Amino acid sequence: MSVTKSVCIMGVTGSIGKSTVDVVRAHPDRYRVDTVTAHRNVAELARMAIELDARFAVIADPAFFDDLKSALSGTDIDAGAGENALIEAAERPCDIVIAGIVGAAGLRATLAAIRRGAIIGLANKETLVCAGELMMAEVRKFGATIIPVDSEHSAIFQVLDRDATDKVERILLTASGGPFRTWSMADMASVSREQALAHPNWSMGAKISIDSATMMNKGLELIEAARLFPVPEPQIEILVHPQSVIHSMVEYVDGSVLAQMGTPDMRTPIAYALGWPDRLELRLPRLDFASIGQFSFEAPDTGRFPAIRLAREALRSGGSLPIVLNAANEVAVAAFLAGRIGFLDIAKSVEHIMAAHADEKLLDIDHVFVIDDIARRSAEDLISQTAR
Ligand SMILES: NC(=O)C1=CN([C@@H]2O[C@H](COP(=O)(O)OP(=O)(O)OC[C@H]3O[C@@H](n4cnc5c(N)ncnc54)[C@H](OP(=O)(O)O)[C@@H]3O)[C@@H](O)[C@H]2O)C=CC1
Ligand SMILES: CC(=O)[C@@H](O)[C@H](O)COP(=O)(O)O
Ligand SMILES: [Mn+2]
Repeated sequence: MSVTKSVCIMGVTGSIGKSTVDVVRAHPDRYRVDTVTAHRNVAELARMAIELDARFAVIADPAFFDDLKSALSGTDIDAGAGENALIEAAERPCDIVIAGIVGAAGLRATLAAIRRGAIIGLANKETLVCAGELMMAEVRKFGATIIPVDSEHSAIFQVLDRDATDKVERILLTASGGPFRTWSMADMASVSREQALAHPNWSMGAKISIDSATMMNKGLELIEAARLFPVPEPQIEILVHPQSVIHSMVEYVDGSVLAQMGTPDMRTPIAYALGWPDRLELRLPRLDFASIGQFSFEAPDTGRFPAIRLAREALRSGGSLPIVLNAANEVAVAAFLAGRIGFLDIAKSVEHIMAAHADEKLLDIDHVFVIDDIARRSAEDLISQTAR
């Protein structure tokens, strides 16, 4: 007989959050949602908290606290607001925390969960990009467990022999190539927000969809993989696989290549993280290899997609540059989504802000926030000067 586990879903109103709710709902005997959080979508947060019979609901933007309290009045769900309440949510003794906040905004809460030794299903890759080494040191210190939710990292986690990481020759991190995989620079210069949001295979939140279109997502994932797995950076290769069926592969010294495959549906890696070390039954459509017909592969084009090159440079710096890459990218993606800059300006802005930064050795988490803040302000200034 299985024991019911309590779940904290950070970012419940988002794409990862909603997929997590779907998986939890498919296993009501095994999971109970204790805590849910969102940023500003207070109506949806309250609706989901009530429907899931949660104990604690947190809205990150304190301006919505009164709205949350009134939406939850008459229930016995506690309401919280602001950064401290997010941390309180992460510190509750839930059996598993799904880190589904987007951006570096998720860092403090994820760190709070790590410091209570939690099991964390980590989707929020930006936190590992910004503070991965410091976070992994805290993971070791506090005995926390990180199960990657990002599809590629879940794949690698599933096929990596953790007792023989010295026998790994390469990690092959697969990329769809995004909606503009075959487009010229001239055509990419004038793409619309809607075109950039239309990922060919995955249904995701806006920020990661734009990251996939610039291929910055793969750059962030390269850094994420280097933080999560003890495999040196030159041995992590990016491979374009437009079908998004092979979610990544690990090649060993004997030439064997182990791949994890599945339909492009985030409920599969989320279920893996929730169920780990067990596997949950998930009644989703299965891969139909005969109708897929063919898999194809290409080398990434870092000329048209410079974000991959920038991320590798940032990773190689060994210090603060990944924080700058991430912060400038978050600001530039928001500016593109707001119609302030063009699509190609996203990577150009990141490159410009990175070039102006002298890499520093990271001292502690507060240092991460200082660099993040400076980089965001520089990116804002740059975009304000160049905005169309
Ligand atoms: N979507 C996907 O399939 C995948 C996502 N990921 C990663 O997972 C993370 C979440 O992505 P996704 O679900 O697509 O994103 P969404 O934009 O769909 O959802 C983001 C969630 O985070 C909340 N949020 C946003 N800003 C803040 C903030 N400043 N403080 C607290 N909460 C905040 C949002 O609340 P509100 O609704 O109120 O704005 C929402 O609940 C990202 O790091 C992404 O890279 C990784 C692999 C796949
Ligand atoms: C579902 C997931 O994990 C995304 O990160 C996905 O990988 C995005 O697709 P790209 O390969 O186009 O970046
Ligand atoms: Mn991914």
